[in-house]
Amino acid sequence: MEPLYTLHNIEKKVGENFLLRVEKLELFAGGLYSLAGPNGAGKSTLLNILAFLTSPDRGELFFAGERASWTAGWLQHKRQEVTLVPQNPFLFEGTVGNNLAFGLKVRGIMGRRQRERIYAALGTVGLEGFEKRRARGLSGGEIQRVAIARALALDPRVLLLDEPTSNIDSTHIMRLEQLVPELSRRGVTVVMVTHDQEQPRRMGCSILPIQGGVLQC
Ligand SMILES: Nc1ncnc2c1ncn2[C@@H]1O[C@H](COP(=O)(O)OP(=O)(O)OP(=O)(O)O)[C@@H](O)[C@H]1O
Repeated sequence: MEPLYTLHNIEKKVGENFLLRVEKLELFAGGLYSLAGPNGAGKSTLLNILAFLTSPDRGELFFAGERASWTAGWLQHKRQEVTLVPQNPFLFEGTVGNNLAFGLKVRGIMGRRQRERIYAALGTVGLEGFEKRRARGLSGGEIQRVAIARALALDPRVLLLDEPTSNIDSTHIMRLEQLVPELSRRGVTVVMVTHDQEQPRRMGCSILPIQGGVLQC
């Protein structure tokens, strides 16, 4: 099987002192991966490259057999296939439903289909009935779960999760630990960052160790 992502000799300088280096990385469709490393290792930087939000300074990235060109047209298309849930997700003012609807509208999903997707995604993260709640009044854990629901509603080909359970209570962590492997079984490629050393094992993730900006595989 051909990899979904292939990275070769990638380098990305961040600030004055940090250099991310990925000699070779292959990620396969439906794979479940955990990026593991200490604070400042470069995990979020690598996720941003995989999400096509940051372009590398050097090296090559292939996605679905196509070389990333990083041009505006290419990015617009590819960013619709990949969804990143950042460490500190931003919800805009308005309702939870509005927040979930935004990306669906961009993809032309409107009306009943849109409502069904929003309903299902909120249900998946245990936030049934939250559509009309104001986003600004939510707790940290609820914000994180809305952000995950917002990503799920888009039905992405690749889901990138940056510490998705850092604010979530144990009941909902268990739920997410069941959901994410299920998504990968359905063919979604998932890369997640976690500081819980046991979580990748519980979820059956392949570990991608990273230290001092260097991916060790
Ligand atoms: N905007 C920036 N300007 C300067 N340095 C930055 C910037 N963003 C990140 N860095 C530095 O780049 C390095 C890698 O950061 P990154 O966020 O990728 O690490 P991480 O492994 O995700 O860390 P954490 O586990 O703390 O979230 C860190 O040393 C960080 O201080």
